[in-house]
Amino acid sequence: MKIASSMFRCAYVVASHSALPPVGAVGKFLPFSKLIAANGSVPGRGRCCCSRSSSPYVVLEDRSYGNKQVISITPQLYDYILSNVREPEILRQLREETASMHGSQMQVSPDQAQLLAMLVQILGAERCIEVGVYTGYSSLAVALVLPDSGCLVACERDAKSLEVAKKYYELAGVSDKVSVRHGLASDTLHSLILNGETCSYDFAFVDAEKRMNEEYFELLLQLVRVGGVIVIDNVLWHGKVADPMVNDLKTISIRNFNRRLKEDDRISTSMVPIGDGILICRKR
Ligand SMILES: C[S@@+](CC[C@H](N)C(=O)[O-])C[C@H]1O[C@@H](n2cnc3c(N)ncnc32)[C@H](O)[C@@H]1O
Repeated sequence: MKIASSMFRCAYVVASHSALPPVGAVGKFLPFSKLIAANGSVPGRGRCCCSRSSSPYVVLEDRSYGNKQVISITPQLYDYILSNVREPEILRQLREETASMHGSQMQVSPDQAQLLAMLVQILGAERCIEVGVYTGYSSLAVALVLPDSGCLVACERDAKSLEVAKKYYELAGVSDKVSVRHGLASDTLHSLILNGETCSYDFAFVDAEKRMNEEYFELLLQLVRVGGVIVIDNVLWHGKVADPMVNDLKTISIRNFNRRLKEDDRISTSMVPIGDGILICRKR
């Protein structure tokens, strides 16, 4: 159950867009060595400030929020959060095997995986979809909490990482619950719709090509039932969405997607600053 939290030291806040990771980096964390400032402030901009440079909170300057203090996660605080995650042993093994693989920064963090599993349990979900499996960390976290009658459609285009995921589904004894779909996720989602499976899913998690989010979301909205939940990952995109100086295509697309979903009457939403930010959408 114990997490080697030092492996997860990360830079959570950066001081300027010039310190951000390269455009196209899809990582969940920045290495600790790239930490620029963990004080929650973006110099010269914004409505937030921090009372002390190393304080783990920011104070909203906008008086209409009543000087509200909100938490800003420092590396020390994030270590503490990780030390409080109950990570199943099989997930720990998968995480450690993935750590040496190309793209390992893509996998969701243990605290994120725990939240996904919690949402699935709160929903009493039986039928789930994941778009973007990689080596299977988030999908295994979901599959582990599904009932025996449950199923997870796991969409991934990369055969090599899918082999690792399948190995761990077997080791964890959940392979009967996981329907692995190798190929483009949009093709799989279209085929589920053509197969008459609209409104039959309880939960979906989207964590693949960010510029395809709009399409995945529209297809998944057809596939989940009323009251079902779609979770989108990386909606804060290393903070770049909030920085008007950053205008690469991926950032713009995530920013526009977030704005559109805020105005979408078909869902209720909650943006949660966990990992790289998730958007929880409940179908009305
Ligand atoms: C961020 S990773 C997923 C991480 C995973 N959720 C986890 O926690 O380990 C994104 C994955 O989406 C896959 N992907 C990207 N575009 C895709 C597409 N069009 N169809 C299927 N999979 C895709 C990539 O191959 C990659 O493995």
